[in-house]
Amino acid sequence: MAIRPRTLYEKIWDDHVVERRDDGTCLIYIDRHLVHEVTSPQAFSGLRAHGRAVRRPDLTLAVPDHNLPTTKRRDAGGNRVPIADAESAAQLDALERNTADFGIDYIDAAAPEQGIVHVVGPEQGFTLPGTTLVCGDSHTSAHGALGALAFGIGTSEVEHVLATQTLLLGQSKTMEVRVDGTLGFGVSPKDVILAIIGKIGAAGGTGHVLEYTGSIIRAMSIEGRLTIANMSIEGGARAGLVAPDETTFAYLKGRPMAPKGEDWEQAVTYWRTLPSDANARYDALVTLDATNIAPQLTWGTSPEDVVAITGFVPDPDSFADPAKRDAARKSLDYMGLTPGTAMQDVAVDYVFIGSCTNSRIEDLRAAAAVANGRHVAPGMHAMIVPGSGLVKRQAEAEGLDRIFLAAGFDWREPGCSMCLAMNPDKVPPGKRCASTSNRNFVGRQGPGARTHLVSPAMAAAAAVTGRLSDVRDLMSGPGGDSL
Ligand SMILES: CC(C)[C@H](C(=O)O)[C@@H](O)C(=O)O
Ligand code: SF4
Repeated sequence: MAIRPRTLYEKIWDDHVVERRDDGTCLIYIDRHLVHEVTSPQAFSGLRAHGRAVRRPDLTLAVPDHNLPTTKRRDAGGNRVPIADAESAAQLDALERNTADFGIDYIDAAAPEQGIVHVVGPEQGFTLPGTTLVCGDSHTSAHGALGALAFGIGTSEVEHVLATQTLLLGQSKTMEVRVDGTLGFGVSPKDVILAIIGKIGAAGGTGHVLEYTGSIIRAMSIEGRLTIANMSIEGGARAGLVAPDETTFAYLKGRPMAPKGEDWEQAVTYWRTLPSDANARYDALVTLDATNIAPQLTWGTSPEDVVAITGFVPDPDSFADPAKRDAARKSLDYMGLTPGTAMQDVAVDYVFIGSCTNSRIEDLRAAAAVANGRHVAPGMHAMIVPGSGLVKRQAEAEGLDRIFLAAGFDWREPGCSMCLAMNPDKVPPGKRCASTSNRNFVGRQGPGARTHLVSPAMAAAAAVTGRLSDVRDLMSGPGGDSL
């Protein structure tokens, strides 16, 4: 019998079906469950109320990230610094208590491995190709960079996975997102994913699992692939996948939670079977030739509001769709922007380099290359928030912290920080921030805060010039240095 060619998504799905229901939904086995403080308290309360245990605490890993201040976690005497905000403190205490009571591995706030849940998973080798991985968090899509079928779930599903290690799911459609060409100087994975979302729209991937393919994705590091897969959700998709390859295996080998010895060999043998078959069918195809794209950024309050740094604030009347026209008008009003303004003429007050999109070592290196020998513009507040304690330590070993500090950047402890206003790091009302995060929604970085999504190099360029700037102008040409 001929075997039907299958996509990576279909292979992972088929390998995890516990039971097929008559209505077409399937009970899917979940291999990995990441937990953070915001979406787990009610799930644990539910378990307690029903007298249930966690079925596989060994497949569950918890780490606090959203509510943690990014200031020092221990005082000079080595004692944990208490958290001032009562609600955050309660949520963090609850995570610590719940993980202790249910026997779940917990990376505490002051541990060297602490970090944003989506940075920690890959870094620890908890995230593996071919696994199903969930977390009560929409940016779980990031883990798809390693070839894991990874997606965000709600709190009641968190409880379901804790109790049963399964989820009842409907199968998604598949969309191939093929990125070919060569990336120009100063153009990064963040620019690629912004360009993709600009093209398909914030709802473009609805009902689909994306698979990123093409020469640019193949040539990209795991860090870059994580940036791309992370924002799949901003294109409306449930998840985003990159087929595992030699880059993936090299990244994972030797990570603390990755398989070892004979188990490693067996795992790699299986992982090699996962890439989509040559003639597998996707339900949709999107292509992007990245050869001539300029660094990208957002002008509005949706991640689809994308423009090149060489471009201009759009005129709402230029949109054919009346709903989009209306939304653009509201966005520009909130963002305090006038149609026709050159993006590079827009002054910036804050810069945030961090978040699960862009807080890994390569992101910090790219920002440091721009910061090196320059200084943050007068009146600018620019902060760098490494994605994990391990990223922070590596950056310090490479001397990046000294570059940032000499340039006047604030060098912080790991966490979600200014990506969302759930901790003390906020952008004040009416202030404008160039941010390497993934959401530019109204109020996202604080009530009234204005966000422009950019790459780490572009964020650093904004920090040193005081306005949205084309990093290519700063880094090339006479007297320029390379990225
Ligand atoms: C707080 C959490 C549930 C939320 C998410 O689901 O993504 C946050 O991480 C975000 O980025 O908006
Ligand atoms: S860094 Fe931002 S996007 Fe990522 S998990 Fe934290 S809040 Fe969500």
